Amino acid sequence: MSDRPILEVVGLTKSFGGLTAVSDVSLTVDRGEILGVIGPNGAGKTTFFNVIAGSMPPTSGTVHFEGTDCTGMRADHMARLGMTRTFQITSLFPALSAFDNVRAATYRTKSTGWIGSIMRSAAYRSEEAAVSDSAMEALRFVELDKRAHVMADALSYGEQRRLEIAIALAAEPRLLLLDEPAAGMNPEEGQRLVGMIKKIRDRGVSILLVEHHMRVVMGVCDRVVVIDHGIKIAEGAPSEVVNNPDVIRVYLGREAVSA
Ligand SMILES: Nc1ncnc2c1ncn2[C@@H]1O[C@H](COP(=O)(O)OP(=O)(O)OP(=O)(O)O)[C@@H](O)[C@H]1O
Repeated sequence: MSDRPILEVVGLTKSFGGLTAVSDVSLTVDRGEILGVIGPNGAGKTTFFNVIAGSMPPTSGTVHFEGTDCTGMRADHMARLGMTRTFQITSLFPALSAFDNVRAATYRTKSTGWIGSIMRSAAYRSEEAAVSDSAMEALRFVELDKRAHVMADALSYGEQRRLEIAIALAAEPRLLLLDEPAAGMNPEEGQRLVGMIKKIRDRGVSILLVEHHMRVVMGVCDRVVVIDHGIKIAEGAPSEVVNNPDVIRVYLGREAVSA
């Protein structure tokens, strides 16, 4: 297997009219690594994440996944390549069960297409069985298998967030992009999430995590990139980053004060 980073972002810039939300940010995610991107409110984390994940095109810069240029590529195409994302705000179908939510999302990435589904061909039937298997496996992984047939809107908030991760995992990615997975979680749910993220990595999935919660980032990441006003101001191991004076000034100082 190649030593090349699984994700290479070079000189990423995103402007909205006169406002540059992300300015010339470069980073890499190594295979098997959990990389965190942090920054204070309005730093540009969500914009950075959305550009990488294919939700909006960059103004300039490139994104390569396993050496393939996927700059500006649609999220469903990226999923087929092996990179999937979660959403900060829930994107679930409320009136479908947890199981059907995972299945519905998986069809978008593993599909023989509409002709196969209309003809109910052998390929379609075996694909259906494979989709159901990977959906249940993903639910088991996030400890929701016993809640598989509960409607999404009847799940607790923490369970819904875990279901989002199951949806991304069911596509069997090699790189998982997590958008503020701990948002709105209580400390106990946050701890459970940390364990789950480590388990995902132990299965061989590399992870890019954009997160506001310092405890989650410090507890789970191998390396951290700090963004402020759209600019990368620091990068290193969590223990280095927490002692970086620029980081303390723009981010940790506020967190420490409010902790
Ligand atoms: N679609 C948009 N149009 C115009 N400005 C935008 C748009 N999206 C984001 N911005 C601006 O870009 C800057 C960065 O916003 P972004 O949401 O990426 O930051 P963030 O670090 O994710 O913040 P938070 O932690 O509060 O979610 C902000 O000034 C924001 O107002």
